[in-house]
Amino acid sequence: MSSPEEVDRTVPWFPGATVLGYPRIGRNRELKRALEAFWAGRSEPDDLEAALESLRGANRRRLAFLGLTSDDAAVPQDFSVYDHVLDTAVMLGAIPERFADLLDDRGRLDRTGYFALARGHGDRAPLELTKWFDSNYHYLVPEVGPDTPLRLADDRVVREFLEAAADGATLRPVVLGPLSFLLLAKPVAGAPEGFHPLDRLDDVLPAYAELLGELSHLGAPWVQIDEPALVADTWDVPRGRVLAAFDRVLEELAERLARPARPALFLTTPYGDPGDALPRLAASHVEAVALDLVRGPLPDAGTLAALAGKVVVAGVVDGRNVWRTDLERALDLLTALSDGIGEGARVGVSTSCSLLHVPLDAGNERHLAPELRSWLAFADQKVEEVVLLARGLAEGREAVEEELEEAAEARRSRLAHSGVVRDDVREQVAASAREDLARAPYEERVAAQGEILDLPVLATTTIGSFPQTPELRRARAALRRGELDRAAYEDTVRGEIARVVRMQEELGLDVLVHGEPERNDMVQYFAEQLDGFVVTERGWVQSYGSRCTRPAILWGDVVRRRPMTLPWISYAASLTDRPVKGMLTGPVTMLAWSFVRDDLPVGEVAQQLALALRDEIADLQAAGIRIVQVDEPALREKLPLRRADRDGYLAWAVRAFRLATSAAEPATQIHTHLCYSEFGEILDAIDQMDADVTSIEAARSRMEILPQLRAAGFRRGIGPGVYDIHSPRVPSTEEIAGLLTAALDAVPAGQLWVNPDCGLKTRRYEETTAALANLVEAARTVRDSLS
Ligand SMILES: Nc1nc2c(c(=O)[nH]1)N[C@@H](CNc1ccc(C(=O)N[C@@H](CCC(=O)N[C@@H](CCC(=O)N[C@@H](CCC(=O)O)C(=O)O)C(=O)O)C(=O)O)cc1)CN2
Ligand code: MET
Ligand SMILES: [Zn+2]
Repeated sequence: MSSPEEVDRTVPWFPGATVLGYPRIGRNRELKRALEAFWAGRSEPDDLEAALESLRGANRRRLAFLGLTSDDAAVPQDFSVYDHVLDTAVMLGAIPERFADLLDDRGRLDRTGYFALARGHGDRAPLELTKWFDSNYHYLVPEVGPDTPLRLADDRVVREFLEAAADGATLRPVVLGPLSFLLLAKPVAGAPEGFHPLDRLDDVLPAYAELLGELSHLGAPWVQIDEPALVADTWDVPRGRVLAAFDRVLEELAERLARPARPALFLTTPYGDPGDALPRLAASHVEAVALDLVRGPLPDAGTLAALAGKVVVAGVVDGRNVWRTDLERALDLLTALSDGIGEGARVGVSTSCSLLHVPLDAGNERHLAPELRSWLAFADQKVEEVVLLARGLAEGREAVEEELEEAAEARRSRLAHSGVVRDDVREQVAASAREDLARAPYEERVAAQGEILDLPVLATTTIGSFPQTPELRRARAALRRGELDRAAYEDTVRGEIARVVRMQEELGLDVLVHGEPERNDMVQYFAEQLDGFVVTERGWVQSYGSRCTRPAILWGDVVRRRPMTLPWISYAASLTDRPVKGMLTGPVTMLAWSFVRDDLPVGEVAQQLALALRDEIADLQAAGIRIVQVDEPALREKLPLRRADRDGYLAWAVRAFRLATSAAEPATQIHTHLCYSEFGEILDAIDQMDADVTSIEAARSRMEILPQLRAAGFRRGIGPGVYDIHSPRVPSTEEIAGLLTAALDAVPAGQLWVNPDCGLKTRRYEETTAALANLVEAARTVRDSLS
């Protein structure tokens, strides 16, 4: 500990403009290509490392080119090869016991070991993958127990700092803070009752202190510590304990360890409002604080005054959407912030969170209508906005007058566009608000459906998608490039549907699907066919590891132009006597996995989407399709991070589902599918959705949810997943039968469905057919044992 005389209380220079993080995938998805080539054995370890280093260099130079100064810590050092939470676990040496043999004699993991944690190794399961806050990014869940070794075990942060320094750049290392790391972790299997990873706080703090010491020694002026966990109040520990733990973090890392024994600290709380954590932060010894002013409010006068000694970095450019910033408003906010802090205020400008969640460059979108294109800001445009706002703040509004006017003009063009407000849509939504959305009583539906469908107990089905083969992707790419005409493409898709239907008949499944071969993505496919959306050509965003999506952009009122799925489903149904289940993506998931307009409450947008889906369901029903599934995998992910906001959200989310399915006759069976466990929080909402059958992810948690469902008195059909499709492993018949028997302890046979956890699109056919054969066999065995 430093003696008071030596402590440096001056705040070092902080750049006026920065971003909290930048996409890691590369402008041409270089990360995906490098990783997948390596995993497939098409490249050597050295090739992989060279590709990663070149990607880091390219990102750094790009940010400097866009105006972030590269010699004073304005550029964040936030690269990750697979996931930044995994990186933190590896940095702290929190390697689960089952991977212990992959550590070298110094207790370190090489690249193969790192990927083993991310993707599994032999029969060893990878870390669990789950959603990062309320986004579609997935992180790997660290496993921490009472005896997990915790220490500074890895020098990646130091190496990457030196790598950039050798190139003349001084970066700002970004680390996930100790509090968030432990709150995002889960207890190791077999941890004693009552143990929480947060119990290990005092064991991780020395590792962070050691890292800060090393970085200070190397001359890093600033380190960014992210504590997003502070904006949520839904952790399984009380808020009081979270705040007390935060006090410990501030005490140990900012106060007891003082400059120059550590770099200046920049503490961020992205994705919302840190609430009662902010006054503590203001009273602490950290030198800079980031505020998410997009989702959080301008702090009150007292808190602002308390922040006076620090650099306050204002997140006024939204890192979660793709709309150009209202620069006038942002400058007003910056001025209010600066005035509120008072004399000598030091205000920096930034994004509300990392730019991880947005695509790289709107300039890549050559096919977008120029007017629409002018409304957009992807990551690079957001960096430019931050730089511009910093100039406006430093030099006065006049200095950026021209740019403000241009941005205002783009906003005006957006508001005035004829697709933004469509009176017919608004009228339909208003009329639907007066509708009673209740379907016929469940008993009546069961009877009507039973007569038509004639299904056995423990009916078998799948969640919708079958493997997306390279041939299908190639055909779609060729169609896009104009090398394949639409008729030939549709022949390919029909061929695949016929193959998948035949395969399911041979496997002996009871309710068939068409396999979704025509879909590039379960959201994008629909967005391409609805007015109000545009899709991008190269707007890729990382979902997990090497997997990316191209979120669509919802800019106007939503109208279905024509049936979206009817021809494919009808074709599938024409090939078989068994029931074929129609397959749609629900309103909440359409919203959650797109970038959504910011000029209309999202709950209202959901009702517009629901009306479009209702028309599709009516068409399917009229064509004789007796079962329709409406997927809502994102229902849980979109749950607000604050408890107080949850009921309001669930009310419009449930209403949208009921509106979408309200055209279904009693005899039409409505299914829904949800993934990403932790259903406890939304059990009541699932009940209110009133689907006839709900399939959920359950294989990894071994049916944990079922007793809760029973306790809640859930009476309708339920399909707890019996096959973990996120792993290439093929479950045996005995294993599946075991899960079904366990399920029967909690659910009567008449209510139970048999299905995998989720769609099969990321699997290969070999695994799929073997696993489904076992699934059907297991259902038969258990069914026979019932009579
Ligand atoms: N939006 C969304 N979010 C979701 C899910 C989801 O299905 N959709 N599922 C959950 C898990 N997340 C996932 C996210 C992505 C992928 C995934 O497989 N992504 C693919 C891309 C899928 C896609 O858009 N495919 C397109 C385009 C594919 C492509 O890259 N084409 C090549 C050319 C084609 C070729 O020659 O192979 C190119 O553009 O360069 C298509 O099939 O048409 C990938 O990263 O590789 C899977 C799961 C949660 N969130
Ligand atoms: C992420 S949920 C996926 C549901 C979709 N119907 C599929 O089977 O792929
Ligand atoms: Zn799913």
